[in-house]
Amino acid sequence: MFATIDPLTGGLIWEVEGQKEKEQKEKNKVKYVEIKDVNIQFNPRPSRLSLEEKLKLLEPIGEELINKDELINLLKTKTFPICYDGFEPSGRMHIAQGLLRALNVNRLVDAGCIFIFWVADWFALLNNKMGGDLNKIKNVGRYFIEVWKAAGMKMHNVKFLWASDEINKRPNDYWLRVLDLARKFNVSRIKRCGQIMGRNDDEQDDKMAVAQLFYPCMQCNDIFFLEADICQLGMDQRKVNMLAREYADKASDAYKPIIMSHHMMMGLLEGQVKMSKSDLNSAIFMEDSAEDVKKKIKNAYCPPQVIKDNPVLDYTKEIIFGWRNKLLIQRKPENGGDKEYISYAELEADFISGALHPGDLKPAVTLVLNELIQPVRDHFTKDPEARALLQEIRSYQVTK
Ligand SMILES: N[C@@H](Cc1ccc(O)cc1)C(=O)O
Repeated sequence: MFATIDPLTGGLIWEVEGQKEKEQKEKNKVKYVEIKDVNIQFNPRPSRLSLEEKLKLLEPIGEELINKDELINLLKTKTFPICYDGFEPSGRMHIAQGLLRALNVNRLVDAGCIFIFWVADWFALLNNKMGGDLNKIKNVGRYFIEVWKAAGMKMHNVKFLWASDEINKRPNDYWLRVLDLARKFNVSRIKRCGQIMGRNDDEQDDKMAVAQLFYPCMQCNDIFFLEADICQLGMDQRKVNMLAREYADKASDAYKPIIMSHHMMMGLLEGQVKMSKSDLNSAIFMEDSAEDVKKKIKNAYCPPQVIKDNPVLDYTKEIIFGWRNKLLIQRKPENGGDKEYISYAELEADFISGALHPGDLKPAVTLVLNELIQPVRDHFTKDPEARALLQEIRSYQVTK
């Protein structure tokens, strides 16, 4: 028998807890796994590149850039421009978030930027992730950081800030502007940001939680709170970044951030416009085995000579030629023999003409993807802390 305090009356409530319930409770307890603070590696280095070289390096990141003149001006005037991206820690990490994110961070770091990762733990809570369990959310956040570290992200210019910590350190700075944002925009404008939380804009009011109105106001405020010069988030987050620029027209103490939105990588199967954690068939995960990757690429949509909406070409362009400057296609002599491509354009031209067949491209892509993921697999096998963390988050059995 045990007692808890009734929050309403303050009286004691007596309950009987059986052995089974006790065991279940013990099982559900979220473990805190000790991990070294990754921010100790933070030791910013300026870039030695010229303005032209920096622009060339950054060009492939932005599917949309608002705008180029402002970016040029920033790179000319600031040694360490501040870029930011935020993420809700939940579920598993796919290669778009793992490999493409790391690649783009490295490009920005090489151009002298400081990259702030906003670990959006409170946002995940607002958005009902991980059953609303903040401890689980935090562990998933720590897992994501471990993945990026192992994937080769250049941590010397990268800082991880936890929303829950930073907001509590400077609550006035944070909340006053959130309130101001809430005063300056109407409900329909905020509702138009639904996509940033993975929601439809046309959700009915009685189906919508008030949290869905809080969230965009908070995310918009993050930009100013972190003093970000560049919002370097995915295309799916562009609406709230545009809101920040609109806000700058309304508030005298706000500036217009530069928006550099990266491409959303396609899902594996036909018609999947974006790789999504909630659609397990659409994604290659950073914890997939070499065999899984092989199977997934083998089954991926990749009709001969068709480049439109072809995910295998998308990965080749964005990831393979991003991380490597060449790709070797190994073929039997009767199929044309081996060929090494040193640019994506050259490979695409051969694919269109039919000189390069999907059956030969797929194994080459599989090989490189597996090479890129292998250090992550090794880290989670060899490092005891990382291994314990992975075991812990696997116990949540999350699919989303
Ligand atoms: N909305 C982002 C997470 C995020 C939260 C707050 C931010 O300031 C930025 C990004 C997502 O869905 O992943």
